[in-house]
Amino acid sequence: MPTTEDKIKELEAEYARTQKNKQTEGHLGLIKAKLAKLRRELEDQGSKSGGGGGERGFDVKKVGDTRVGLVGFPSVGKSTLLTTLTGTKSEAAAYEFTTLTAIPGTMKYRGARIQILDLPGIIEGAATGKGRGRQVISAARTCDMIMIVLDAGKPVTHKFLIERELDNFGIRLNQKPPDVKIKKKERGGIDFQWLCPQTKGMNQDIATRILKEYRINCATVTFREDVTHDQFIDVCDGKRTYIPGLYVMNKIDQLTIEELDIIDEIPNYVPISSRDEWNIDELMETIWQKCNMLRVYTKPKGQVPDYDEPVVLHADGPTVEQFCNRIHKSIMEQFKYAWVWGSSCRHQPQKVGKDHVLADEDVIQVVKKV
Ligand SMILES: Nc1nc2c(ncn2[C@@H]2O[C@H](COP(=O)(O)OP(=O)(O)OP(=O)(O)O)[C@@H](O)[C@H]2O)c(=O)[nH]1
Ligand SMILES: [K+]
Ligand SMILES: [Mg+2]
Repeated sequence: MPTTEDKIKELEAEYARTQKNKQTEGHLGLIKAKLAKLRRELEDQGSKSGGGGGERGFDVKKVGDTRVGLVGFPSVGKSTLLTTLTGTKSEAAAYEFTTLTAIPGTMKYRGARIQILDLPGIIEGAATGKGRGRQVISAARTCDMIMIVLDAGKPVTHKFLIERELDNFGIRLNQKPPDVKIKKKERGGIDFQWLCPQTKGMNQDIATRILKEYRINCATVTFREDVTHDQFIDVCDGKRTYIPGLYVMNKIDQLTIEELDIIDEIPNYVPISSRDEWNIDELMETIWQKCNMLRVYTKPKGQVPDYDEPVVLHADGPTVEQFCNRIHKSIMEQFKYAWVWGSSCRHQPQKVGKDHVLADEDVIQVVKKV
């Protein structure tokens, strides 16, 4: 019997040899849906108890305010970078696969503790089970941000290869979940609500076929965004992980000035030398921004704010409620209102409710019910 891996290979080959045009669009969409389903099967097999050979993530406790994973081909300098950023020693050497497990370190920046996870190198085909790839990808999924580490001396295509490995296993870098909702129902077939013109090949026919592939036969499907087949498949799958990603171009000490100038122009790229510690400050600042972090200082009643120990949040527009939950789950039960000082307020201080959106360096004092 063909294994899931065999079926994936076969479909990938069929996809590759099918001409891409308007007539074949629907067929291609369906192949993609089938592929996505098989990859999901592989993933689910891998995450089941034991995973038949330790294919779950590495067992590293999540500590600190946020977690950043280092992903890349072997010997691009991930371990050297971990040591540079955190001071934690992770063995680095000129041979491939020096690192065999996840090594955590903590980088302190602006009062935040950022856990950096050094991971084994991955190779092409990692997602379909080569090397420790599946385990590395499982670990990457637990991160709040992924740093793709590239070797400046290697072809730029490596970037796409790594992205494809992550993508094949459901990790979407720098993307937002598509604004398409599938509401399943008991009977009545599929109703479509097209609230946005579709220009990327999505239509009722192909959408229905993709839904069938996922055994969704009765549902209301609402499109609020112009989406591709792939994005719609992601919605059907329902278990994609959307993570911010940052590209780090390491070993720039080996480039010429002219080559450096070119790299400097590419958005989302931070050129560094982890060996010679070049441009590490910019990298730290970019990590901070990519993680979408902000600091909130607490102020006990009648005392000055505690500026040494900010509460660090990473979310788009975090609310007072999210702040409270970050400190302790029980706080919201006693929450009455809060005083907030800072740029999120019109008055200093301002009395706010739990839905107030906080800004970087706000000061907050929570008033509890008596
Ligand atoms: N020239 C130069 N060499 C570097 C730099 N960073 C790392 N290296 C060298 O590259 C080699 C590999 O470094 P590692 O840190 O072991 O790379 P890795 O990505 O952790 O490798 P694996 O764990 O095997 O996947 C070592 O010989 C490092 O000294 C750099 O910025 N410049
Ligand atoms: K190495
Ligand atoms: Mg290493």
